[in-house]
Amino acid sequence: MPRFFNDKVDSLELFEQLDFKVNEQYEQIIENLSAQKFSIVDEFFSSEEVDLLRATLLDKYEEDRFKKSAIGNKVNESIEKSIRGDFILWINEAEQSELEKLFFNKINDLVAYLNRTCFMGILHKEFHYAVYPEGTFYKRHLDTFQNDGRRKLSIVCYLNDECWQKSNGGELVIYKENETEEVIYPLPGRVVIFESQFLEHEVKPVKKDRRLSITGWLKTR
Ligand SMILES: O=C(O)CCC(=O)C(=O)O
Ligand SMILES: [Fe+2]
Repeated sequence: MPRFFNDKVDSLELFEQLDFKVNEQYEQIIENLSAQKFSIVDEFFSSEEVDLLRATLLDKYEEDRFKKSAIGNKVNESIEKSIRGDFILWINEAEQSELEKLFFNKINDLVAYLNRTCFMGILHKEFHYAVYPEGTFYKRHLDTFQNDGRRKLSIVCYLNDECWQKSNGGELVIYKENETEEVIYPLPGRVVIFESQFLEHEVKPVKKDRRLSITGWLKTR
């Protein structure tokens, strides 16, 4: 992407140019997204952060604040157990706890980088906690299958603990453009980012324990 300099560049813009620091992790995400429309990032969240986020999720879950997930979006929902069986709680941005702020600071930093370097035009986001109890799954789908074409990137952050085994199931399977499958285990600290409009995916049945995550979407106007 060529950068044009002219004498209209004011000192603030110039300062921003100089201030810009290349972030290797974000560059890797951008490279993956442009090559294959998804990126798997391990240790996006530290194990301390994952422990704290998991504890927060479980507190809210024990308080019975989660509800049966639905098909569609926030506005247009219908419950369909044969398609998905997880329980979710939307995170209200206006009432964030300190920890949720820390979570969103990390997400916002990535968004700012994407907007700045790739002109992605991300203006909104929505995130929810998710619990998949044993036996639940989410059948193959596209995240924009209903009326939300503004969803550009899907982000899933896994909050399982260190004891999570592959044999617990609950893999995320992404159907790549050549129809081969990418099988992704929901390991703690791992974040998966993919293009919501293009990649179908599914969550395989959880065979043991419960599968914990935060899922969200970065949206254009
Ligand atoms: O939890 C995952 O790995 C994916 C969840 C998902 O596909 C969704 O909530 O739309
Ligand atoms: Fe999805």
